Amino acid sequence: MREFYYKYLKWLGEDKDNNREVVVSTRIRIARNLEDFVFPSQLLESQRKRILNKVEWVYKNETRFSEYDFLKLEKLPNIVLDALVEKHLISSDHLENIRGAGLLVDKSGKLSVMINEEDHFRLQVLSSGLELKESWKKLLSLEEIFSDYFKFAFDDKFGYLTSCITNLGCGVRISFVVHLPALTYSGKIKDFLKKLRSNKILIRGIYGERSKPIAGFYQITSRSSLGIAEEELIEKMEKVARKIIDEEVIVREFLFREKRRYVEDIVARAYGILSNARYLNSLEAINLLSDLRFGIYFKMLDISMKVLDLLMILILPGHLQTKYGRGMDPEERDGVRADLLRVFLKNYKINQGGVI
Ligand SMILES: Nc1ncnc2c1ncn2[C@@H]1O[C@H](COP(=O)(O)OP(=O)(O)OP(=O)(O)O)[C@@H](O)[C@H]1O
Repeated sequence: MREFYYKYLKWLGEDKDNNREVVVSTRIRIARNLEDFVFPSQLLESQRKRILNKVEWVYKNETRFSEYDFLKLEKLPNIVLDALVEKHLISSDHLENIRGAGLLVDKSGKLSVMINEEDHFRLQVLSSGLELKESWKKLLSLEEIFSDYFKFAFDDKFGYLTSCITNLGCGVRISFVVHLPALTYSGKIKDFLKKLRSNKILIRGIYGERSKPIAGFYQITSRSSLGIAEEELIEKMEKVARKIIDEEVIVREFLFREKRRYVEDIVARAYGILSNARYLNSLEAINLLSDLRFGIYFKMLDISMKVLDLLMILILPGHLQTKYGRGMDPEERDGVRADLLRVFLKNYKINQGGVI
């Protein structure tokens, strides 16, 4: 179980990744279904297992999957399942019926396929920062392998058939997790999100549908894939991301120029609590790490953005429990979370910041 602590997190990339100060991560996913089966929610357990076993067979026989792992969800302990949700590799919906559900994932966590979630296959690519074109190519190669073995349900009028109508057509959804502390602290966020939200864009929490935005982190998602070609969607979402980055950066620079003490106070308080607290729950820790992330942008702390983003996952409940290889009650988790962050911050000092 312990090996799952650090596993599948290499996709978090490098500090220099495109605009990662604002766009924490980019996800593109494709929904595909099999011609000969009804959608997963209507499948018998035996049919779900038939699909899963066929993917397992392909995994074992296909050299292009030599750098992948294949996991049957029902064989995994609950703690590991929680950690996989925290790693963004499976969704909470996927856990609602783990019998005959699976995950195919490359060792870096970048490319993966959820099997028998809402659709038979959900193929996804994750990248840190704003990264669409290269990711799209990688995702297409993964889809190509699948199409060598499976026949997808396709209709001339509606495109790829999916269990939810919003995914008909190309079946592609693009989403960004963005970090917007300046818009949030300046009070501009409500109006900004109102303008952004439209019939084309959805705003969700970091963990997708039904999760709530926290600590200035939002998931910005394309709404429907019907009637739009993949390349057009990529271009549109790239523009949306650029607009968000521009707006957030303008306000960050304004705050640092005009209200520097206010910014320093936010970051220094977060640092003070994180480097002294003995108990921290996940929500409080994420809020404080969000403030540190804000400070890293202003060079007030010499912590790598990549390491900060990694920490935001490693301190979550599923991860802490995989690290220790056992279940822990919330109080114990809050204690080890505080210890982990306190020890980590011992190596870093806060300074006045400077060059943006
Ligand atoms: N940009 C992103 N970076 C990292 N993880 C992401 C990103 N966008 C979405 N996710 C993850 O993908 C999972 C699915 O998210 P979400 O429910 O929004 O997606 P979906 O594929 O559109 O599903 P549905 O069609 O059911 O709405 C979530 O667990 C979330 O953690």
